[in-house]
Amino acid sequence: MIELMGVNKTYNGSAYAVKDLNLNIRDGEIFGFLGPNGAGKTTTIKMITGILSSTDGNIKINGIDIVKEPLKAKKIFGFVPDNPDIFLRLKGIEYLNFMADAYDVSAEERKERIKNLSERFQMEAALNDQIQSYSHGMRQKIVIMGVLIHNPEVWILDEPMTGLDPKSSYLLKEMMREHANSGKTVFFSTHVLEVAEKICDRVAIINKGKILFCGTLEEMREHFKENESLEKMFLEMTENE
Ligand SMILES: Nc1ncnc2c1ncn2[C@@H]1O[C@H](COP(=O)(O)OP(=O)(O)OP(=O)(O)O)[C@@H](O)[C@H]1O
Repeated sequence: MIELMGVNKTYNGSAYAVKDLNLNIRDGEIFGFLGPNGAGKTTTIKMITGILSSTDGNIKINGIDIVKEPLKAKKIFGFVPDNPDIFLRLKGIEYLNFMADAYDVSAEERKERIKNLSERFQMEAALNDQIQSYSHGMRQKIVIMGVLIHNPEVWILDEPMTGLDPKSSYLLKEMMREHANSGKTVFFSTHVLEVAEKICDRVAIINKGKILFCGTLEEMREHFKENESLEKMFLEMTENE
């Protein structure tokens, strides 16, 4: 579960990047955070994960406040950032072991998870190569694998499908569904309406830092019928794809 209560963010006292954010992302659901470029998605995700501090408001992950108890909160979630260009000089396997060390994953567990994840993502043959030799999609995959190695309860993913080929994208969506079905939480951002439509139980739509809508896809369709400006915004978003 992720809770955002009255969260605001301004960068250097300028205009609000996000304003009065109230969200409750429940256990057992895939929650899509949807909005066009510059809407405030990454800012929000960075605040949830403790990378940025909010200007005001509170954020809790499974009841743990990310500002008051950052270490405890960080053990609960796994975060896939929007830019997978990290630790380029490490080999894939070294990166996975680094992540497993960071989260105290036992030798037995990590062996099993590395095997399982590299098979599923078809990365076995690449694990002994340096990450800098990987394609964008492979980098994205190794980051996802590194995040999942400690089997976090809450998954937070920023634009996770970007750069993935259709097969890997399908696999990730399947894994997100399995995770949510096991009663855990999946929160991800996208600016692609179709991705959200396919896999989300609920979505929030953010634009210019404000939540315009939060609910199920069915409710979203109903809402669209009555709200031309929202539909227009969506058309603009999808046309830009
Ligand atoms: N470091 C920063 N300093 C000042 N303003 C920033 C900074 N980072 C983001 N912003 C501003 O905050 C607003 C929200 O940006 P954010 O990156 O959260 O959007 P986004 O929804 O993730 O966009 P995208 O889909 O393009 O990644 C934008 O107006 C952006 O210009």
